[in-house]
Amino acid sequence: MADHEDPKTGKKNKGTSKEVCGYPLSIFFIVVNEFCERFSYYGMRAVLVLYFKYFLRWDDDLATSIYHTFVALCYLTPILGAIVADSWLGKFKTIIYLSIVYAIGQVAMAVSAIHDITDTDRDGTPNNMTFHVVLSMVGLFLIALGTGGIKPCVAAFGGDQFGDHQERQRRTFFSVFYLCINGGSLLSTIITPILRAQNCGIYSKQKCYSLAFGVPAALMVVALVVFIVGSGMYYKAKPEGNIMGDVCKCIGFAISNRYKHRSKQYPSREHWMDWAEDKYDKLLIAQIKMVLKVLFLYIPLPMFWTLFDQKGSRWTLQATTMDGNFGAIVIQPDQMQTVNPILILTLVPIMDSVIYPLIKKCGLNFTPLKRMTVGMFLAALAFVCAAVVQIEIDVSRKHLTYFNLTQFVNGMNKPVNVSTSEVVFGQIEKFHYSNYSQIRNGRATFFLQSGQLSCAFSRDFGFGSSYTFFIPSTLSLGSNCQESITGAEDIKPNSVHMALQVPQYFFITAGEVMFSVTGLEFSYSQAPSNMKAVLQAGWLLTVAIGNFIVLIVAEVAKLPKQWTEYVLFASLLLCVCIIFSIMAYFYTYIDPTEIEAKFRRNVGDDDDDKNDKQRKLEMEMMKRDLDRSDDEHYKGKQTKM
Ligand SMILES: C[C@H](N)C(=O)N[C@@H](CCCCN)C(=O)O
Repeated sequence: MADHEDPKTGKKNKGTSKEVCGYPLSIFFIVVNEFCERFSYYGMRAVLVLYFKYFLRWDDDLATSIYHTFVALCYLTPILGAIVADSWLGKFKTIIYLSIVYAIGQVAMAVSAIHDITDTDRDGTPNNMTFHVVLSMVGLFLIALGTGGIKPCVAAFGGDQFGDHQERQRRTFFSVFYLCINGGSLLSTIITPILRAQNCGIYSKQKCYSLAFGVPAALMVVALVVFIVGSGMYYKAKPEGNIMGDVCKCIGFAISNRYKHRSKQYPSREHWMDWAEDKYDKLLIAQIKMVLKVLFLYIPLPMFWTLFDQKGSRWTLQATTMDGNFGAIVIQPDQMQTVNPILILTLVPIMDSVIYPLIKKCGLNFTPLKRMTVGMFLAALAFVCAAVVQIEIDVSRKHLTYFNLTQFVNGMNKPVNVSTSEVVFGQIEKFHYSNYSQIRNGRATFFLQSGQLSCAFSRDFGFGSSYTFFIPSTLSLGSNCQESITGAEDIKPNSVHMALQVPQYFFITAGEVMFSVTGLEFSYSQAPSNMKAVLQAGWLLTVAIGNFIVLIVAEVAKLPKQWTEYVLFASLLLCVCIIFSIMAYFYTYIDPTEIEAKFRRNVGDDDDDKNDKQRKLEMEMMKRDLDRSDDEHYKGKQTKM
């Protein structure tokens, strides 16, 4: 579809999509697609660490490492997606193809979690674990490729649907887009843990990870279908060329040219990028300088994500050792992650409409970089809270599971069958005991059957408790099992309540609002018009590096106590926060549009009768605007930190 120019205003109106209340109808499909895709991603991610631990039977460290490797991959692939979209397929086709890859990955995960496939002896546990591990790793790789690849395309594709006369609507679209991300995440982190906690299976009942992965897979198919249905209405911009490649080539040329002219006989240039002037356009060089300034500022940022993304790993594992009984409802450990999107949906409007205006009213200039610094500080504080909670847990208990384990000792002179509505203990021979089996939290009823004898008894189970029940030799037809069967508490239930995790979730989410939401906006505002995607990819790369840092620190430090690891992460972020605040102090905000316009105007002046000397002088002045942070020319517009 071509751009249509409004004859009165001369502004571009993209596409022929119908408008509803001033919005192109096509964005409805993009917003629904994002909601379903984020549901799919966060739903799968919510139960992932528990799948590793309880289905694949990995230990906490391996589960955490693979979890963060996966998240890191998800944020490395946006670069790939951006390159493919910009230089080859265009955003529309890239989204379609990579969404198919993504959906296949989700289906592979769901299949990998069906224990019956390899449960040849039908005892409820897979017999060929290699099959499940390999299939789930292939699935995760495809998901990372898909979700990361489409990440830089979908939001930008949505932005493309608006014409120049729809600036206000485009801004609203981005807000709604962010709400959809968190709406999808909120719903899925409530639903998938509930599905996981169900028992399912053909031959034997086990926790239903296949359903918990299957529903996100279905949602990804829905996301793809919705996106395709909107196909006829989209404005599809042609690929603009590989801007990331051009940037790399230009930087490479500047470095090699500088090296070639290293001898003192060549006059030095104001900025090392100026060495690219012999071959590249001055505007491109100026734009790269703007990008490099921001990228330099990104160096400390990965540390924030190192802490932030541990919500899904260490914090979820921490919740498995806590009591999730909230009276009317019982919260699953992985459902605690729901607190994040709930707080996001409440905090973003509060910050925007109350806190920030209030700070402004007090005469304080709370600039984006100051907000990001405070965000980092809050994340460090969240980890101090996590450490305190961990100490509390360590003091109160000595085991590390949230399941209730139960075993029976048969004191009778004949075999007995024991079962609940969900778990079969099987036949226990005379004077023998059963294996431990997992029982749901809350009240469970056990059915005993031995020849003519048939009775039932019920008990309440707290999170993480373990019991041994004794079936007395005196049990006979007509006995009251509720009274006759006695139980010994091997391990006390978890006593530290999951509600204690709320403060750490509050601080990390308040940190996210200040850091992530502001950082995205900052990256967009400081990027030259044609390099916004480059900076977005750079921003997402900080998330990937942050997740690799979790692996490195956890591996190198190998701290025996979990709380000490939390304190270590908090201290590291605090140090990084101080370094970032110093770097931010020396950063000068720029207006890329204004700088670009000046360069363009100057090129236009070529046709005028301006003499070369004058033009050169102006060019030099603009370069200085970029190179020197204390430049007088922009002082009115620019603010420090
Ligand atoms: C759900 C979460 N609060 C959120 O808003 N996530 C965003 C940004 C993620 C940044 C790196 N973890 C999303 O796009 O999913």
